[in-house]
Amino acid sequence: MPASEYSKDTDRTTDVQTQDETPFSDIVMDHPLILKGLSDCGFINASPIQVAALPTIIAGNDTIVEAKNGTGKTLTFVIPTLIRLKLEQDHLQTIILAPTREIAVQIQQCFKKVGQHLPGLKCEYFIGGTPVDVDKQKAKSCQIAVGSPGRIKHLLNEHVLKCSEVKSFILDEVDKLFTDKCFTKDVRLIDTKLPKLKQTIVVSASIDKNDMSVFDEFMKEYIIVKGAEEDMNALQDPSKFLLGIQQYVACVKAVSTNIILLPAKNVRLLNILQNLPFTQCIIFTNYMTRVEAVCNMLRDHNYKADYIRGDQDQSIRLKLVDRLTSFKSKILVATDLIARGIDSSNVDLVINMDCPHDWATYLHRIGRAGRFGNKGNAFTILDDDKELKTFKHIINSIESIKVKMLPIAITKPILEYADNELEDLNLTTETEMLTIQDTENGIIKENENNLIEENLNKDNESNSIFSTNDIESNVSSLSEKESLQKLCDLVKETEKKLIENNMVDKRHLTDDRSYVLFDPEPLLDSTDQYTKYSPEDLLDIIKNYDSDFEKYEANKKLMLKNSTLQTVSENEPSNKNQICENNDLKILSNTTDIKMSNINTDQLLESQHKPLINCEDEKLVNEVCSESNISNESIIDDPKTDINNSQRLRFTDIYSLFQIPDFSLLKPVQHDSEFAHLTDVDENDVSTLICEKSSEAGELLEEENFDEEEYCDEEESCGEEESCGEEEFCDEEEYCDEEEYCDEEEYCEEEECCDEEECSDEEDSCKEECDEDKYHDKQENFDEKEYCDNKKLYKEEIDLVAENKSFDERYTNKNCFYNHNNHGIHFEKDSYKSTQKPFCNNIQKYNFPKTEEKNIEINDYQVVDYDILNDWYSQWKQQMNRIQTFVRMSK
Ligand SMILES: Nc1ncnc2c1ncn2[C@@H]1O[C@H](COP(=O)(O)OP(=O)(O)OP(=O)(O)O)[C@@H](O)[C@H]1O
Repeated sequence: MPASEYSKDTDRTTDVQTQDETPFSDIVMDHPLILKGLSDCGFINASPIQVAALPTIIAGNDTIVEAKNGTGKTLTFVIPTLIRLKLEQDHLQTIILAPTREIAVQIQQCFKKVGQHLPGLKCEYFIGGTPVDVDKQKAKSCQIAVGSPGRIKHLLNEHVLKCSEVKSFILDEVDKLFTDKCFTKDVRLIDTKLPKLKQTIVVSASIDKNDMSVFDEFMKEYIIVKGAEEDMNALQDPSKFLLGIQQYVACVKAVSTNIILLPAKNVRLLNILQNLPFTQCIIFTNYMTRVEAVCNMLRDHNYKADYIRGDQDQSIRLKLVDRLTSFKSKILVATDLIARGIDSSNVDLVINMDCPHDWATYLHRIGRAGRFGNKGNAFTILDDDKELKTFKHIINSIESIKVKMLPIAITKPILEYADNELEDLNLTTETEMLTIQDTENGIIKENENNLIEENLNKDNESNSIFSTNDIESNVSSLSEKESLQKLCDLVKETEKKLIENNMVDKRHLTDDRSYVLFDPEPLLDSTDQYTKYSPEDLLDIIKNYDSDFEKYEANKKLMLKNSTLQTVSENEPSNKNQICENNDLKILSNTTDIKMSNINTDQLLESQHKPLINCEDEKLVNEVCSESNISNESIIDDPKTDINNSQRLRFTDIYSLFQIPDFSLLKPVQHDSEFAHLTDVDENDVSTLICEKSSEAGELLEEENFDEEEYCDEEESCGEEESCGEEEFCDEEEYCDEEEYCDEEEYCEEEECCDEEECSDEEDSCKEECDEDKYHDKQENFDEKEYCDNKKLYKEEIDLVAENKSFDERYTNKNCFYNHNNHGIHFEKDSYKSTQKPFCNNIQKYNFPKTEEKNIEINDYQVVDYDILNDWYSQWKQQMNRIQTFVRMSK
C-alpha cells in the first residue's frame, strides 16, 4: 500500500468517505510519531472502515474486518500494531500472514512508511523464493514479521523466528488463506505454535458468511466490522462493489476450442483498449500459459505491456509489481497471482480475458481498479455460451450489481455510450450450470470434469456449441460445426491419451487447450525439451534406434536442402502483399514447421508449381463446383510459387496457425452480407474470422514468431536475466510455491511432496527430489504396450517413406477435397466473394474461388476457417506422435 494519492482528491466515491470527516488525529491522538507517519503518507482522514475498525482493534478485541476492495483495510491493522509495539524489545511481537508474497511485501512497505518515525522499528517480510539465509539474519531482531504461510512456518519450525512473545496474529485475505487447503494447514500449524493469549485479526473483502465457522477455531469471541454497514454514505448502496467501477461484459462467439477463442478475445481486447482512455490497466487471464501470449500480442500492437505469473523468479515478480505501482508499466498482463491485495492507485482499467473462477476472484480482480474511491472500468471478455453462463452465475451470487453488455461492434469511444444505449446483462441463467473450475485453486475436479464432459456430450447431441439461431439461419454453420466438433474430439482424444500415458507434464494440463495443441514441449518429458532437438538430432535419434535408417537419411538430405532453401528464401526480397495470389493449393505441410516434418522438398517445390489435383480430385472438385454453381477453373488454376511464405512458421507458436498480422483488424465474417461495413458484424456470426489486410501487417509475416529482441527487451524491463528462458520451468518455485495455487493448480502434487518448507531450506535438493520423483513416476508408468504401439507407428512411418508417400502428401490431397467441399457450402450461400485473397500462410493453400465479381475491396480480407484448423490439427497430431515416438525410443 503506497502513500495515498487520494487524500486531496475530492472526486472519490462515497464508500471511502465518512459523513463527517474523522481525522486520524482523533483516533491516534496519543501517538504523535505514528500520526506524523500517517500524515507524511497523505493519510489525514480515516475511511469508513478505518473509523469503524480502529477503535475495536486498538482496544485489543479479536476482530473480523470485512470491507470492499481498496477502502483502506491495511491501515486497520497496521496502525493498531504500531500502537501496540514495544519498540524497546527486539523480539517478535506480531505475525501477519498473506496468501501471496507480493501482498506480504506490500504490507511490510506500509508498516515501514507509516512507522517511519518510530525509532528502531523492525518489520521484515519473509517469503518463499528468496534465500532462507537472508531471512534467518532478518529474523534475529524482527518485531513484526509479515510473510507467506510456508516461509513463516518454516522459520518457526526452525526456531529462527521465536514466537513465545507474539501478541497479535493477523490474517490478511483470510478467505484465500482458508479456501486453500495447503494454506489452511500451515495457518493452523502456525497458530498452534503461538501463545494462546494473543489478539487475532482477520481481514478480507470477500468473506463468505457460510465459511465463518472456520474462525471459531482461532478466536473464541470476536467482533465483526463490516465496511458497508458502518459506512454512512454507502448505506444507500450497500453493494460489495466499489462504486466507482463501471462493469461491462464483452462477448465473443462460443467455440469449443481455445485456438479460435483466444484470437477472437484478443480482437475484443484490442478493440476495448483502442476505444477507452486509461492510465494503467491490468489484464487477467486464468492461464499461466496465456499471459505471455497476450502480452506479446499487445507489444506487437505497440502497447507497453509487462506480464507476471507464478513461475517467474521472485525478484522479477517483485520488480514487475513495483513497475506497476510506480507507474512504469502501462499494462500488466497477469494471472490471479495479483488479483488480490496489490494496490496501484493509477489502475483505472481491469480486463478479464476469461471468466473468473468465482465471485470473490471477480471482485478482487476488478477491485484492482478504483482504489480508494477512484473511478475505473472493468471488462470481462467471455464466450457467449458457457463462460457467459458461468459469469451470470457468479454475478447472481453477488448482491446489487450492475453489469452492462458491450455491443459486438464498438462504434464510438466506450465512454460516449449513454447508459440507456447499453443493455444491462440479462442475469437469467439456465438451471444447469457448469462450474468450470474449482473455486479453490482452479483444478478441474473429477466430478466437475465429468459434468463438463457430460455437458459437452449433450452439447454435441444438441448442437449447442452453436446457437439455434446460427443453425437455422446459416447453412454453412453445419459444416463448421462438424468441423469444429471433429477438431474438438481430436483434441480431447489426444489429451486423454497423453494423460493416460503420462506424456503430458501435469503443469500444462490446464483447460487452455491451445497450449496442448500448439506447443509440443509439454508433450515431451521435461528432460526431453523439444527445443534441444534439431531436425538433425531427431534423425540421429532415429538412426541410432533403427538400422533401417537409409530411408530417413534420404529425407534428412531433403530437409537440409529445405533449410537452405528457407535461408535463401528469407533473404530474398519478398512481395509481402502478394502472398497468396493464385496460390491456393499449397500442400498442407506448410502450416507446420517444415524442419520438423519429413516433407519431401522436391514434392513441396513441385506442389508449389503445379496443382495438386489428380484426376480423382478433379472429379470431386467438379462435383463441388457444380453443386456450388461456380467455375472450377480457379480451383485447378496453376498456382504460382510462393516459397517465401511457405516455410516461415514456427512449430510452437499458436499464432503461427493464423499468422494474423494485426489482431485489431480481425473481424467476424458476415455470411449473408457484404463485408463492406465491418461494424455491422452480426454477433452470431463470429464463427469464421476474417482479418483485414494492411501493408504494415504484411511485414509481420516476415517476422520469426520467436523474437529474440523482444525477449531481450523483456529481460531489460525486468532487469533480470532470469526473467526469460527455459529456467522458468526448472525453477523450484514451480514445485514449491505455496502461494500460487490459484494459477499453478497443476503443481499441487509436487507441492505436497515438496513444500516450501523443504524448498526454502534446501532448494536444490528439493528440486532434485521432485525431479527424481517425476522420473520414477515416468519409469513406473512406462507402458510396454505403448512402447510397442509407438514402435509400430514408427514402422508405419518408415513403410510410408518406403512407399514414397509422405504423410503430408497423403493428407494434402485429402484435405483439399475436404475443404473444397466445405467451402462449397459457403459458395452456395454466396457468402465469400470470389475475389478474397487469403492472406495467412496457413490459409493460402485453400482455394477461394475466383469469379469476375466486383468487390475489389474484399481482396483486403482474409478468411480463417475451422476446416483449416481441423486439417492442420490432424497433421500436427501425427507430427507429435512421430516426435514423441522418436524421443521415447531414444531413451
Ligand atoms: N485514510 C486514507 N486516506 C487516504 N488514502 C487511503 C486511506 N486509507 C487507505 N488509503 C489508500 O487507499 C488505497 C487502498 O488501501 P488498501 O490497500 O489498504 O485497501 P484494501 O481495502 O486493503 O484493498 P484490498 O482489499 O484490495 O487489498 C491505498 O493506496 C491507500 O494508500
